Amino acid sequence: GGAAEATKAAPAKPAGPVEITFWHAMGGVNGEALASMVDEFNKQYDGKIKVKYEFQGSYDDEFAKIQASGGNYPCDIIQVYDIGTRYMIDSGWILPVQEYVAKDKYDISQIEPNIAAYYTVDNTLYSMPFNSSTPLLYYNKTAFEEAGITKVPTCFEDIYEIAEKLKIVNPDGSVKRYGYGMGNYGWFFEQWIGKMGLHYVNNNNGRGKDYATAVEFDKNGGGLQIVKVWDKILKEGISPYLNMGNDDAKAAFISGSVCMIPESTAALKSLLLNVGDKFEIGVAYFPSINRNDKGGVSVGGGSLWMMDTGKQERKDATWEFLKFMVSPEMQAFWNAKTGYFPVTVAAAQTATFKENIAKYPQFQVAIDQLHSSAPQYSGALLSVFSEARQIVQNYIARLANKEVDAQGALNGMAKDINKSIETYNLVNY
Ligand SMILES: O=P(O)(O)OC[C@H](O)CO
Repeated sequence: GGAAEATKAAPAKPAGPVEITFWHAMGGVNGEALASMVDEFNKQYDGKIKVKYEFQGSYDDEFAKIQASGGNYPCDIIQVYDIGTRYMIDSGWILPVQEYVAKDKYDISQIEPNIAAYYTVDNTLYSMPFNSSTPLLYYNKTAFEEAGITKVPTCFEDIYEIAEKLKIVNPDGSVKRYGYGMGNYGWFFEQWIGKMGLHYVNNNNGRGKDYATAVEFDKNGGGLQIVKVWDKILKEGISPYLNMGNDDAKAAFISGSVCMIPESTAALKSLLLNVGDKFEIGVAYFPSINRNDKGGVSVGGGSLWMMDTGKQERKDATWEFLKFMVSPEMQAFWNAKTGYFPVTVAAAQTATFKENIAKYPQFQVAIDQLHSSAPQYSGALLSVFSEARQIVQNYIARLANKEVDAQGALNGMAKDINKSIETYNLVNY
């Protein structure tokens, strides 16, 4: 009969679609946008590939899980934050996407050069850029206008001056509204080093011939200046309380009790949605520590890594998925729904992008800032970067608690991070 014959004649195909698992760390609005992109992929590849996405919590949580997996491949694709790059390369668990770029003759010039530069090590593109960000300064434009402030701050001197004008103190001395607020977030520390044109670690910021063996921010003067700014903000009551988390700072901004916050481009859409018409959101470049700092911001956010599972079919399917996620249409959608850059240059030509930017010019500021930052500020590579960020935050917290002074905090950071680099290098290199 026909059916039996057809079965016999059919090539040895798998029974169903190739299933691959995608670990990600996007919550809230950004998580919803990501989910709908994956759903769209699954629809287009119906019967051929099925991507199962699994939210793993924060970047830190997710990263700790993949570290703990010890190469057991719990997923085919993993989204990892910027600072996990060196670790992922060292792990031996991943396949550089460069292999597929070459095999598929994929035109890499489609990716924003600054963004590709971050994930390119030894002329090899290791992961697929996907959710790229930089830090910005968000401000309450309505409050600025009401206070007659027309200047947009570009450095901390400006911030101090403007914050003072925006601060409202109740008759009992308590503060009703702060001009500025800042979460204890090590990412900002990293970014300010770059903004000063300095390096976080030695050996060309970990991008030289040799691996980083120590931090450099304690020797180049950059770290101390940053810690001193943090210290001043605390001592002079410029920010509500120093040891608040980044999410607390965002909540305070949304409520109107803080008028300016540094935060990622990744928060743009969710801030716009949360603030609604309570006030107008202004967006400016990430402020520099000193007025004349001549550096740039570096690419933050995350990228997508292909795990080297040894399963050819699943790796091929992963590559199809990666290409889809960075296609111009998908990146325009992703940008408009989140605030992350479109990592693909051609996304700017899509109607989705053009309509969004016409409606919300704030999205353009982030893109301009990225373009005005040279790839040389593409940020440090450090195996223990995740731990290093935590150490920086620990000492900022201790500074807030007055357990250490600025110099003490800086010395502590450098000492603890150097120790952890040393231990890692001994074991791994
Ligand atoms: O909040 P994101 O995604 O912009 O990421 C910020 C930092 O780069 C994470 O390390």
